[in-house]
Amino acid sequence: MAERDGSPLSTSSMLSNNAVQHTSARATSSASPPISTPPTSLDDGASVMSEITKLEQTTELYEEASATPLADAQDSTPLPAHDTSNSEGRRPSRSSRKSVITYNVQILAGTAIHTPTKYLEKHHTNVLHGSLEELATKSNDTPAKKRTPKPKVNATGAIDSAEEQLAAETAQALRRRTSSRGTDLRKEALRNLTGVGEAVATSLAGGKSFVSKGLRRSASDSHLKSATSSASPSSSRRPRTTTDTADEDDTDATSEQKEYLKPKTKAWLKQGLYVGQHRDFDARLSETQNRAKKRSRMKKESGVLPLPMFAGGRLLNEDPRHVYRHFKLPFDTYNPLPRKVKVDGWVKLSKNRFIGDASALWKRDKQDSSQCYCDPEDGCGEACHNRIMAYECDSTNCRLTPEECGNRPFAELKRRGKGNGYDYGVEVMETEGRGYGVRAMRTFQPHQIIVEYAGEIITQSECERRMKQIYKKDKCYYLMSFDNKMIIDATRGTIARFVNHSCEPNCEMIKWTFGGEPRMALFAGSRGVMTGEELTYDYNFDPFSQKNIQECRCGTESCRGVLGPKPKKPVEERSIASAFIAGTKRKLQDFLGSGRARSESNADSPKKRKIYMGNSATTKVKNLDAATKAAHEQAEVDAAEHSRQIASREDRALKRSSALTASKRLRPTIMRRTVKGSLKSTRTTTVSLQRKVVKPGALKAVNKSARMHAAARRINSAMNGRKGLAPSKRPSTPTSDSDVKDDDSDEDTSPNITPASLRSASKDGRKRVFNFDSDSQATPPRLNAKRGEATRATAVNKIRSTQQKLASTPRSLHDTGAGVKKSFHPAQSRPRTMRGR
Ligand SMILES: C[S@@+](CC[C@H](N)C(=O)[O-])C[C@H]1O[C@@H](n2cnc3c(N)ncnc32)[C@H](O)[C@@H]1O
Repeated sequence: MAERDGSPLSTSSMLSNNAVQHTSARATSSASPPISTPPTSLDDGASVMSEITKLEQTTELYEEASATPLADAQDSTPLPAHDTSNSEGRRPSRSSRKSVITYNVQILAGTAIHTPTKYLEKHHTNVLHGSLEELATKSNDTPAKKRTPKPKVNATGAIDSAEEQLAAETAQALRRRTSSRGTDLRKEALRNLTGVGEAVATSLAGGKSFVSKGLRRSASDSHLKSATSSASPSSSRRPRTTTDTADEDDTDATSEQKEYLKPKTKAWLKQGLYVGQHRDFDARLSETQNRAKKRSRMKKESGVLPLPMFAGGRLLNEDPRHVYRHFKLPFDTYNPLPRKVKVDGWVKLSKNRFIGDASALWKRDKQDSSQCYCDPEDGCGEACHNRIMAYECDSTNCRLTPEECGNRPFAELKRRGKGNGYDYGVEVMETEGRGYGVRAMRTFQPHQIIVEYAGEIITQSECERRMKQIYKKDKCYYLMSFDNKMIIDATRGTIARFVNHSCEPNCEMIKWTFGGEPRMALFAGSRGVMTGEELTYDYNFDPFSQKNIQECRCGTESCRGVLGPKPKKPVEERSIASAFIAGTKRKLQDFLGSGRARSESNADSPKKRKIYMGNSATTKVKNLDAATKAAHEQAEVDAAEHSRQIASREDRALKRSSALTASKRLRPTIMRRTVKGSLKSTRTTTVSLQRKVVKPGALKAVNKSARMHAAARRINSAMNGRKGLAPSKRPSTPTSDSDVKDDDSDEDTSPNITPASLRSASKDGRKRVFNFDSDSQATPPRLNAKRGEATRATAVNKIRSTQQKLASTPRSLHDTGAGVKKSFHPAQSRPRTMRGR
């Protein structure tokens, strides 16, 4: 019925889909080359044909259909013209069936299953741009691949892009196909064709924006196409046209898509399955929890080197049982990376700067110099004269080369300052309750220089002004006593200003002379300094007034509780002169009959009391006598010890109140024995001398004063009628009634003293060993009143002259090492300053 239409196209349009397909399939199968497998369905038939073959067939069929007369078509069964077997009533051969006028819409539309995209593109181009005849011809002539691009007008560019879009969409549709894809695909292809046709029409109507959109869309649809026009396949196929210029306007928009277009690669593909997980990733926790854990740990970890605990939290003990033990570092480690602490308001100075009148008032002591004669072997070590005098060696005062000489601390400091932070070796830190502090970033040998204390050198009046006006409300002071009655104010100064006080310090602040100029510097103490230790020295702080006293928070065992002056050194550490004086004093006490020596000897070896055995009355009386005697002795010893303690307490109080002065005072509590065994006190004049010798020659002065002192005591004791002179030297006992008793003595206690006896006493008194046992003295000494008066007057005169001499002894004896010249000012004259050594 359909074949009766004259037009092949109308004929074909009247064919039902199935019929067309079926016919096509038969035709196809008859024309297919031997390599093809027999089709089991329409789709399969299509699948086995190569695209070129299909197109050839289509063209052939189309031509045949056009050429077939209508008469032939009137038969219900088409009779192929060239098939002779038909006349014999047999079933027409396959080749005869081939003459059926039909074509495959799928193939024409390029939506045939498994058709490669490249052919589809070509096919669509043909469909869009010409009739089916042209399509068939072109398809036969040239493969799409080899076609050379032709320059086209703008509209052609738009069509191109539309074609590309269509191709991509069709390919996508093909990929999405299901088992019922035949029908769906066809519908889709037809829809696409219609859609594209409309799109082209719209674009031709003048939509430049559409072209751009189309280009963009086509670019975004395919990852294979580059976003840039130069890289796009369409542009590579054709030369640049005016459309391209227009396209460049949209470069921005395209570049925006670059990011989007970039193919995303999964990090784990490159970096492994556990990428992004830190070493302690806990699989039981969520990602977020793990991240939070990591963050908290990162704060604590130091970033220098991974500590060995990461290599193994626990270690095997070396013992055979293989007991695990926790890893422990053998010593404290310190992270020496500099951690910069920023201090507000600190103006850094690297050397001293004179302020105001200080420069004019500064006097340089020309005499002040030192020279050493060390050998290269000694290397200016401990015995170097310059070192002892706290002078820096240089070419003028030392004959060694800088390499040989070991006494050039400031030169070393200068060298270290040019190096890195670790050479310099100190950094500011924050402390608890003491503000900033300084800690070591390296080790320092004992007595090695650490840092100079430099700042503004000001006069005392300027210091007072600053205290009243500028530092009135401050809690931290950076004032240090210096040379020439000047003060270093390190409010602007070196890092040494941050060094805190400690009652058990590890450093010392020492004045050193460098190139003839005094300098203050912090030196390591005798223990040296370890890396990470906080640097401290004893401020020997002078708070100036009670209200300025600050609490000390050094936290050491021997903390004094306040920032105050250094305590006096204990007796063992006193100078030779102090020891000498103490020794003399002790001897004097012995000489005077103090119970100390005795009590000590008694305490060490108590006298054993003899006990008589037996029950007789005589034995009991004897034992009672012995017990009474022992009790007496014990009472004596106790009383003497008590009085000694009181005396020494008074002595200390006196020393405190009148330091460095010789003073006379009465000691009412030195006990002596009466003949009868009762205890009596005598007033003894003693001279208290508290002195620490510093200067050469001072010792001589002290010796002299001590000798005078001893003489005075001997006279005094002789005057007071001390018993103890040997019987051979003892003066004869006066018998006159006119004898006058001494003020200080009781009736029996004063010895008779003659000038001769005095002389001999003063000469020999020191050597004597006195026996204080009352029983050994048969006759109590008595004092001749007149002679006693005269003798006393003489003795008093002597004592007075001795005191005057002592008072005139030089006072410049400070608590510094003997022989080392130190000249710090008296603390009382300055407000709240720290003092060096
Ligand atoms: C020379 S500054 C030391 C640096 C000071 N910590 C700072 O933050 O600038 C002296 C001041 O530090 C404080 N200081 C130093 N050592 C101290 C200690 N052991 N106890 C309490 N305060 C101390 C006192 O306030 C003192 O006046």
